[in-house]
Amino acid sequence: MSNALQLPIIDLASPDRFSTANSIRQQACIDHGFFYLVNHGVDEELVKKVFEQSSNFFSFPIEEKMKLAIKNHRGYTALYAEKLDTTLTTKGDSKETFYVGPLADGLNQWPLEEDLPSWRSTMETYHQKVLSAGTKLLSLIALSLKLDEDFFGKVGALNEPLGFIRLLHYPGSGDLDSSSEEVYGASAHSDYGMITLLMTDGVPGLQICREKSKQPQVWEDVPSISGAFVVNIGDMLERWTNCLFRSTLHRVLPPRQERYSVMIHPFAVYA
Ligand SMILES: O=C(O)CCC(=O)C(=O)O
Ligand SMILES: [Fe+2]
Repeated sequence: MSNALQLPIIDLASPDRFSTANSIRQQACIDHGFFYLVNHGVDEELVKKVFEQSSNFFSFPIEEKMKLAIKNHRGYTALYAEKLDTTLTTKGDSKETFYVGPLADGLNQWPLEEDLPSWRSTMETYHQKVLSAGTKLLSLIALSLKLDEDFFGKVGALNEPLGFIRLLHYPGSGDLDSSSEEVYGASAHSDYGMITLLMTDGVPGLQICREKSKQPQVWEDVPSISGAFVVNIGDMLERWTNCLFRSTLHRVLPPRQERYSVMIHPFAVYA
Protein backbone atom coordinates (compact mmCIF):
# COMPACT_ATOMS: atom_id res chain seq x y z
CA MET A 1 0.00 0.00 0.00
CA SER A 2 1.40 3.45 -0.77
CA ASN A 3 0.32 7.10 -0.48
CA ALA A 4 1.99 10.33 -1.56
CA LEU A 5 3.02 12.55 1.31
CA GLN A 6 4.01 16.16 1.83
CA LEU A 7 7.34 16.40 3.58
CA PRO A 8 8.35 19.60 5.36
CA ILE A 9 10.46 22.09 3.38
CA ILE A 10 13.40 23.63 5.22
CA ASP A 11 14.96 26.84 3.88
CA LEU A 12 18.68 26.84 4.67
CA ALA A 13 18.97 30.56 3.86
CA SER A 14 16.04 31.69 6.01
CA PRO A 15 16.97 34.68 8.19
CA ASP A 16 14.69 33.38 10.93
CA ARG A 17 16.98 30.66 12.21
CA PHE A 18 15.06 29.97 15.39
CA SER A 19 11.75 29.33 13.66
CA THR A 20 13.58 27.20 11.05
CA ALA A 21 15.20 25.25 13.88
CA ASN A 22 11.76 24.67 15.40
CA SER A 23 10.42 23.28 12.12
CA ILE A 24 13.48 21.08 11.82
CA ARG A 25 12.89 19.70 15.28
CA GLN A 26 9.22 18.88 15.16
CA GLN A 27 8.05 18.37 11.61
CA ALA A 28 11.30 17.36 9.98
CA CYS A 29 13.17 15.23 12.49
CA ILE A 30 10.55 14.03 14.98
CA ASP A 31 7.49 13.50 12.76
CA HIS A 32 9.16 12.30 9.55
CA GLY A 33 12.94 11.90 9.75
CA PHE A 34 12.83 13.13 6.13
CA PHE A 35 12.55 16.65 4.73
CA TYR A 36 13.35 18.78 1.69
CA LEU A 37 16.20 21.30 1.87
CA VAL A 38 15.99 24.38 -0.37
CA ASN A 39 18.26 27.43 -0.82
CA HIS A 40 21.18 25.18 0.09
CA GLY A 41 23.76 26.97 -2.06
CA VAL A 42 24.66 23.99 -4.28
CA ASP A 43 24.41 25.29 -7.77
CA GLU A 44 21.91 23.70 -10.21
CA GLU A 45 24.50 23.68 -13.02
CA LEU A 46 26.88 21.69 -10.81
CA VAL A 47 24.15 19.17 -9.97
CA LYS A 48 23.39 18.81 -13.67
CA LYS A 49 27.08 18.13 -14.38
CA VAL A 50 27.22 15.50 -11.63
CA PHE A 51 24.28 13.66 -13.22
CA GLU A 52 25.82 13.92 -16.70
CA GLN A 53 29.16 12.60 -15.46
CA SER A 54 27.45 9.83 -13.52
CA SER A 55 25.59 8.72 -16.63
CA ASN A 56 28.84 8.90 -18.67
CA PHE A 57 30.54 6.52 -16.25
CA PHE A 58 27.69 4.02 -15.90
CA SER A 59 27.28 3.80 -19.69
CA PHE A 60 30.77 2.24 -19.98
CA PRO A 61 30.96 -1.52 -20.64
CA ILE A 62 31.04 -3.62 -17.47
CA GLU A 63 34.70 -4.67 -18.06
CA GLU A 64 35.74 -1.02 -17.99
CA LYS A 65 33.71 -0.30 -14.86
CA MET A 66 35.16 -3.36 -13.11
CA LYS A 67 38.65 -1.91 -13.51
CA LEU A 68 37.55 0.48 -10.76
CA ALA A 69 35.89 -2.24 -8.61
CA ILE A 70 35.44 -1.20 -5.00
CA LYS A 71 38.55 -1.03 -2.78
CA ASN A 72 38.75 0.78 0.58
CA HIS A 73 35.04 1.55 0.18
CA ARG A 74 35.76 3.56 -2.98
CA GLY A 75 34.87 2.70 -6.56
CA TYR A 76 32.34 0.61 -8.43
CA THR A 77 29.85 -2.04 -7.30
CA ALA A 78 27.88 -3.87 -10.00
CA LEU A 79 24.17 -4.54 -10.42
CA TYR A 80 22.77 -6.87 -7.69
CA ALA A 81 26.07 -6.75 -5.73
CA GLU A 82 24.52 -4.94 -2.74
CA LYS A 83 21.44 -5.84 -0.74
CA LEU A 84 20.42 -3.22 1.81
CA ASP A 85 17.75 -5.43 3.40
CA THR A 86 19.79 -8.46 4.43
CA THR A 87 16.67 -10.39 5.49
CA LEU A 88 15.60 -10.75 1.84
CA THR A 89 16.50 -13.97 0.08
CA THR A 90 16.52 -12.37 -3.36
CA LYS A 91 19.64 -11.86 -5.46
CA GLY A 92 20.38 -8.24 -4.53
CA ASP A 93 19.28 -4.70 -5.30
CA SER A 94 18.89 -3.73 -8.96
CA LYS A 95 21.31 -0.83 -8.91
CA GLU A 96 24.97 -0.14 -9.61
CA THR A 97 26.97 2.28 -7.47
CA PHE A 98 30.13 4.34 -7.49
CA TYR A 99 31.60 5.52 -4.18
CA VAL A 100 33.80 8.59 -3.76
CA GLY A 101 35.19 8.98 -0.25
CA PRO A 102 36.99 11.78 1.61
CA LEU A 103 39.18 13.76 -0.75
CA ALA A 104 42.25 14.18 1.42
CA ASP A 105 43.41 10.61 2.06
CA GLY A 106 44.34 9.66 -1.52
CA LEU A 107 42.29 6.44 -1.47
CA ASN A 108 39.73 7.39 -4.09
CA GLN A 109 39.69 5.64 -7.44
CA TRP A 110 39.00 7.88 -10.43
CA PRO A 111 38.17 7.21 -14.09
CA LEU A 112 41.04 8.33 -16.37
CA GLU A 113 40.92 12.01 -17.30
CA GLU A 114 41.27 11.10 -21.00
CA ASP A 115 38.23 8.81 -20.78
CA LEU A 116 36.04 11.17 -18.76
CA PRO A 117 37.40 14.71 -18.81
CA SER A 118 36.52 16.79 -15.70
CA TRP A 119 34.89 13.80 -13.98
CA ARG A 120 37.16 13.98 -10.96
CA SER A 121 37.02 17.77 -10.60
CA THR A 122 33.20 17.72 -10.88
CA MET A 123 32.91 15.17 -8.06
CA GLU A 124 35.49 16.99 -5.91
CA THR A 125 33.64 20.28 -6.27
CA TYR A 126 30.31 18.61 -5.49
CA HIS A 127 31.83 16.94 -2.42
CA GLN A 128 33.07 20.28 -1.06
CA LYS A 129 29.84 22.19 -1.80
CA VAL A 130 27.56 19.61 -0.24
CA LEU A 131 29.80 19.35 2.81
CA SER A 132 29.47 23.08 3.28
CA ALA A 133 25.64 22.91 2.98
CA GLY A 134 25.67 19.98 5.42
CA THR A 135 27.74 21.96 7.94
CA LYS A 136 25.21 24.82 7.84
CA LEU A 137 22.35 22.38 8.23
CA LEU A 138 24.02 20.77 11.25
CA SER A 139 24.22 24.13 12.99
CA LEU A 140 20.42 24.44 12.58
CA ILE A 141 20.00 20.88 13.81
CA ALA A 142 22.11 21.79 16.87
CA LEU A 143 19.84 24.81 17.51
CA SER A 144 16.80 22.58 17.10
CA LEU A 145 18.19 20.40 19.91
CA LYS A 146 18.60 23.51 22.09
CA LEU A 147 22.38 23.28 21.76
CA ASP A 148 24.86 25.95 20.68
CA GLU A 149 24.98 26.39 16.91
CA ASP A 150 28.59 25.21 16.83
CA PHE A 151 27.96 22.23 19.13
CA PHE A 152 28.82 19.53 16.58
CA GLY A 153 32.02 21.35 15.63
CA LYS A 154 33.02 21.75 19.28
CA VAL A 155 32.58 18.06 20.12
CA GLY A 156 34.69 17.12 17.09
CA ALA A 157 31.93 15.62 14.94
CA LEU A 158 33.09 17.75 11.98
CA ASN A 159 36.83 17.40 12.56
CA GLU A 160 37.43 14.91 9.84
CA PRO A 161 34.67 15.29 7.29
CA LEU A 162 34.23 11.66 6.32
CA GLY A 163 31.98 12.49 3.44
CA PHE A 164 31.05 9.63 1.14
CA ILE A 165 29.37 10.37 -2.17
CA ARG A 166 27.34 7.51 -3.65
CA LEU A 167 26.40 7.75 -7.30
CA LEU A 168 23.54 5.38 -8.04
CA HIS A 169 22.14 4.08 -11.30
CA TYR A 170 18.94 2.02 -11.39
CA PRO A 171 18.47 0.50 -14.87
CA GLY A 172 14.91 0.61 -16.19
CA SER A 173 12.82 -2.57 -16.14
CA GLY A 174 13.40 -3.08 -19.89
CA ASP A 175 17.15 -3.49 -19.22
CA LEU A 176 16.79 -6.06 -16.43
CA ASP A 177 16.23 -9.83 -16.61
CA SER A 178 12.59 -10.45 -15.91
CA SER A 179 12.25 -12.71 -12.91
CA SER A 180 9.54 -13.66 -10.49
CA GLU A 181 11.74 -12.60 -7.55
CA GLU A 182 10.77 -9.53 -5.55
CA VAL A 183 13.74 -7.30 -6.37
CA TYR A 184 13.98 -3.68 -5.21
CA GLY A 185 16.07 -0.85 -6.63
CA ALA A 186 17.20 -0.36 -3.03
CA SER A 187 15.59 -2.66 -0.48
CA ALA A 188 14.28 -1.38 2.88
CA HIS A 189 16.92 0.12 5.19
CA SER A 190 17.77 3.10 7.32
CA ASP A 191 20.98 5.08 6.73
CA TYR A 192 23.99 5.05 9.03
CA GLY A 193 25.70 8.30 10.00
CA MET A 194 24.17 11.62 11.02
CA ILE A 195 22.38 12.91 7.94
CA THR A 196 22.10 12.03 4.25
CA LEU A 197 21.61 14.58 1.48
CA LEU A 198 20.05 13.04 -1.61
CA MET A 199 19.44 14.45 -5.06
CA THR A 200 17.55 12.47 -7.72
CA ASP A 201 16.90 12.99 -11.42
CA GLY A 202 13.17 13.25 -10.68
CA VAL A 203 12.23 9.69 -11.67
CA PRO A 204 9.96 8.38 -8.89
CA GLY A 205 10.70 5.32 -6.75
CA LEU A 206 11.71 6.49 -3.26
CA GLN A 207 9.31 5.50 -0.47
CA ILE A 208 9.41 5.82 3.31
CA CYS A 209 7.78 3.86 6.11
CA ARG A 210 7.40 6.03 9.17
CA GLU A 211 6.26 3.35 11.61
CA LYS A 212 8.73 0.55 11.05
CA SER A 213 7.27 -1.82 13.63
CA LYS A 214 3.61 -1.33 12.64
CA GLN A 215 2.11 -4.17 10.58
CA PRO A 216 1.17 -4.09 7.80
CA GLN A 217 3.85 -1.59 6.88
CA VAL A 218 2.60 1.59 5.21
CA TRP A 219 4.88 2.91 2.45
CA GLU A 220 4.50 6.48 1.27
CA ASP A 221 5.94 7.92 -1.97
CA VAL A 222 8.45 10.76 -1.67
CA PRO A 223 7.96 12.96 -4.74
CA SER A 224 11.03 14.94 -5.77
CA ILE A 225 11.09 18.74 -5.84
CA SER A 226 13.35 20.09 -8.54
CA GLY A 227 16.59 21.48 -7.09
CA ALA A 228 15.82 20.48 -3.48
CA PHE A 229 17.82 17.93 -1.51
CA VAL A 230 15.88 15.19 0.21
CA VAL A 231 17.52 14.99 3.64
CA ASN A 232 17.09 12.17 6.11
CA ILE A 233 18.28 11.52 9.62
CA GLY A 234 20.63 8.56 10.02
CA ASP A 235 20.94 5.94 12.75
CA MET A 236 23.71 7.79 14.56
CA LEU A 237 21.70 10.96 15.07
CA GLU A 238 18.74 8.84 16.18
CA ARG A 239 21.03 7.26 18.75
CA TRP A 240 22.63 10.55 19.83
CA THR A 241 19.16 12.07 20.42
CA ASN A 242 17.96 9.04 22.38
CA CYS A 243 15.47 8.26 19.59
CA LEU A 244 13.89 11.73 19.67
CA PHE A 245 14.84 12.11 16.01
CA ARG A 246 13.80 9.37 13.64
CA SER A 247 16.05 7.39 11.33
CA THR A 248 13.25 6.39 8.98
CA LEU A 249 13.05 3.15 7.02
CA HIS A 250 13.09 3.76 3.27
CA ARG A 251 13.45 1.91 -0.02
CA VAL A 252 13.46 2.46 -3.78
CA LEU A 253 11.07 0.52 -6.00
CA PRO A 254 12.59 -0.79 -9.22
CA PRO A 255 11.86 2.08 -11.62
CA ARG A 256 10.17 1.39 -14.97
CA GLN A 257 12.47 3.89 -16.66
CA GLU A 258 16.13 4.23 -15.67
CA ARG A 259 16.85 6.41 -12.67
CA TYR A 260 19.94 8.20 -11.32
CA SER A 261 20.52 9.58 -7.85
CA VAL A 262 23.45 10.90 -5.87
CA MET A 263 23.74 11.03 -2.13
CA ILE A 264 26.26 12.07 0.41
CA HIS A 265 26.62 11.08 4.06
CA PRO A 266 28.67 14.05 5.14
CA PHE A 267 29.94 13.49 8.67
CA ALA A 268 31.09 11.09 11.32
CA VAL A 269 30.00 7.99 9.47
CA TYR A 270 32.25 5.64 11.43
CA ALA A 271 32.15 7.23 14.88
O1 LIG B 1 18.21 6.49 -4.71
C1 LIG B 1 17.51 6.88 -3.78
O2 LIG B 1 16.54 7.64 -3.98
C2 LIG B 1 17.78 6.47 -2.34
C3 LIG B 1 18.79 5.36 -2.17
C4 LIG B 1 19.11 5.07 -0.73
O3 LIG B 1 18.31 5.29 0.14
C5 LIG B 1 20.44 4.55 -0.31
O4 LIG B 1 21.20 4.06 -1.18
O5 LIG B 1 20.77 4.63 0.90
FE1 LIG C 1 19.17 5.15 2.13
